[in-house]
Amino acid sequence: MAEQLVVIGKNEVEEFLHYKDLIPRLEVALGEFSKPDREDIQPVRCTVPLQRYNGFLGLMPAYLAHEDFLCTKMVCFYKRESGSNLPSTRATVLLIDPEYGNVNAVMDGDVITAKRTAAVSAISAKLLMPAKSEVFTILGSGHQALSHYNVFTETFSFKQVRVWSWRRESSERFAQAALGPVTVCESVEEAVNGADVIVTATRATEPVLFGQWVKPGAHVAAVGACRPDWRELDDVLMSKAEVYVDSREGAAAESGEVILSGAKVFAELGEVLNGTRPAQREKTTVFKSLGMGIQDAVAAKLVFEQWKRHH
Ligand SMILES: NC(=O)C1=CN([C@@H]2O[C@H](COP(=O)(O)OP(=O)(O)OC[C@H]3O[C@@H](n4cnc5c(N)ncnc54)[C@H](O)[C@@H]3O)[C@@H](O)[C@H]2O)C=CC1
Ligand SMILES: O=C([O-])C1=[NH+]CCC1
Repeated sequence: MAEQLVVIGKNEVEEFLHYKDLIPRLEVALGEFSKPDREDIQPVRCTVPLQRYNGFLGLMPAYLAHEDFLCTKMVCFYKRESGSNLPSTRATVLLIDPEYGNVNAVMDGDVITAKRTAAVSAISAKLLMPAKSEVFTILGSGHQALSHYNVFTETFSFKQVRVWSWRRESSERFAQAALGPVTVCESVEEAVNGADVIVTATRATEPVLFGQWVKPGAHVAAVGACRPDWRELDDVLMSKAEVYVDSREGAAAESGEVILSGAKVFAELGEVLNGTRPAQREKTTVFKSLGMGIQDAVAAKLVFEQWKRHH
C-alpha cells in the first residue's frame, strides 16, 4: 500500500512517456490481449451519456495480470460543433492498489491518450502499410493529429507529409508547429490522392474519407468516430479494405464504421503481432482504433515507473 496519494500532472506525463519505450510494451500487451487464454482483464468501455452536453463519460478499467497492475481511465468525449475550440476529449487515470483497493496515483490522462493512441496507430502502420510508403496524410489538426504526426515522422521516413483540416487556418497552424515540412491541402480528395498512409483523426460523425479517393494498397488508421452511429470512413472504403481493429469486442459494440457498413473484421492487431492472422500489406487496409484500457494501463505504468525513479 502506497504511503500517500501521488498526483502526476501533464508536464510530468509528457516528460516520462516516450514512444521508444511505449511502442514495444504496447506490442506485448496487444499480443497478450489477443490470445485465447488471456489473463489481462479489460471490459468493453462503459459509457455514461451526458445528453445535456452532447457527450459521454467513458470508464476504461484494466488489470495487467502478469504485472499485477490495476488502473482505470475516465475519459469524457464530446460531439463538438466543427468550429468549437473546446477539446474533444479530457481524461484522467487512477492507479489502484490491486490488493488493498486504495488509489495510489492520479495522473493526467490527456497526454497518455494522445500518445498511446498514436503509438498503436504507428504499430498498425508498421504491420500494414505498403512496403515503400512515401506519402503520409493526416486528416484533422487537433491533439491526435499532432501526436500521430510526431510518432509517424519519428518512426518512418516519408517523402511528403500532408494535412487537411476542417479549417485552413488550423491546418496552417498545425504545419507551422510541426517539426518538419507539411503540405497544407484544400480538400480531403487532394490530401489523400496517391497517399500510402492516411490517418483520420477528426471529430466528424459523418464520412469525410471516401473509398473512391484512396489508392489501392494504402493503409488507413481511423482514430475518430468512436460511437456506433459516428463515421469518418464511407461504405466503399470499408468494403474494399481488409479491416483490422484493436479489439473485436470493442469494434462490435462501438464502431460506426464497422457496425453501419456491415464490414467483416479480419483481425485484431494483437493477432497479427502473435502471428495467428496475416498482415495483408499488399491490400488496402483499415485499422479501426477505438482505444483500450490496457493501452492506458501500459502507458500509466511506464509513467509511474519513471516518476518513482525521479522522486
Ligand atoms: N481511437 C482512440 O483511441 C481515440 C480516439 N479519439 C477521437 O479522435 C478524434 C480526434 O480527437 P482530438 O484530436 O483529441 O480532437 P481535437 O478536438 O483536438 O481535434 C479534432 C479535429 O477535427 C476537426 N474537425 C472538427 N469537425 C470536423 C468535421 N465535421 N469534419 C472533419 N474534421 C472536423 C477539427 O478541426 C480538429 O482538427 C475524436 O473523434 C476523438 O473522440 C480520441 C482519443 C482516443
Ligand atoms: O480510448 C479513448 O480514450 C477514447 N476513445 C474514443 C474517445 C476517447
